[in-house]
Amino acid sequence: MAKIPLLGKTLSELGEIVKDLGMPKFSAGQIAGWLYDKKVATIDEMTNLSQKNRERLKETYEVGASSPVHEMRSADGTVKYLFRTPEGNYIESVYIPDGERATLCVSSQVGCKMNCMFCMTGKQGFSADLTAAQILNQIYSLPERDTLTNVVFMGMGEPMDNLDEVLRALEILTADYGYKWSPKRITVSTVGLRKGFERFLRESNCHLAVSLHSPFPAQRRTLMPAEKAFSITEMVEILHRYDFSKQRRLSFEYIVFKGVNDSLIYAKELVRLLRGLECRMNLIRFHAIPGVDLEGTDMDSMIAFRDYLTRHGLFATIRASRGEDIFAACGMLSTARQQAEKE
Ligand SMILES: C[S@@+](CC[C@H](N)C(=O)[O-])C[C@H]1O[C@@H](n2cnc3c(N)ncnc32)[C@H](O)[C@@H]1O
Ligand code: SF4
Repeated sequence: MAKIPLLGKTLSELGEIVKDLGMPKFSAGQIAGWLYDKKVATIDEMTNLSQKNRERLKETYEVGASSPVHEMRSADGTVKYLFRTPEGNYIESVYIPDGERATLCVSSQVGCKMNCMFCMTGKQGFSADLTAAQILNQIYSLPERDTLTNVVFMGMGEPMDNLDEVLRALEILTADYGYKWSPKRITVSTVGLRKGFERFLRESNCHLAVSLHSPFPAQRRTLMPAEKAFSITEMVEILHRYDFSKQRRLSFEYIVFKGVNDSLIYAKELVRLLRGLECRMNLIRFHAIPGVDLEGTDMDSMIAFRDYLTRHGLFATIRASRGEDIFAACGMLSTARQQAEKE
């Protein structure tokens, strides 16, 4: 029978495990230390547990870490890793070094249910939720794990659609018994789901990025079907009730599509919609995907758009596009691998 991973277990869950196995209560903290501080690969390395207890633990559990099965390196230093889950699904993580910073973009699901028009993962459809173990493994088993400064949930999947597991991973990354990271190092990106949105705001202190892409609900619905169930106007109303002026940051993601959402009326409406919110706007270049009739706007228009927003009180930046030579648009590598296996 397949063993259960210890990776991804919170301290209280480890407490239950050691209790069930008749091990001393304090072993939960010891196991957490071996996992999240020393990052061991096997239970045998947990040498302050007695030999008997290690054997007992090994009957049912394993550390559960697994290295990436494939990687693609970009000329700009970006590396895209492909991990295989025990069920045989493929997920992507993208490592993005940038001067002093090194950011990992992690996946929260295999595929996605949200079906955004411009997204390769959306086209792939939904296959499975990732467990906290599989989310954390992307960080745990990353070859560059010791250089990581930031994590963004901007890989495959919609984090709010798998919130229990995402919150479990966030707890482990930020807890004293876990990675001890400041929540300021972590950003969760979402299209916004009614179920989950406020829970995330209440239960986590990590930064929030909202994928906006159009300030007009009718148009946003055509780009992002999730708008039908939970409108951006309602989301903005809710966001006004939370404080983003201190440690926690709120940002909006906006892919600038040529002739679709890049003219002055869009910029004006964005300023109106977000007035009074402490936030910033990230303008994103569109990574073209096969079979989709959308095009990214040119750089001059993007700069003009950015400058209008910033002049009118909405601080905006243009996100550098990384790894274009390695299919960095999310979902492309795993889709290619799945296709290859089918052929
Ligand atoms: C892949 S999503 C994952 C997180 C979450 N599901 C969301 O949509 O915010 C991360 C970001 O990538 C953006 N994105 C998706 N497809 C893209 C593409 N083809 N080009 C540029 N950005 C894209 C999304 O809009 C979102 O802001
Ligand atoms: S953009 Fe995000 S929510 Fe939309 S399909 Fe892609 S992963 Fe899912």
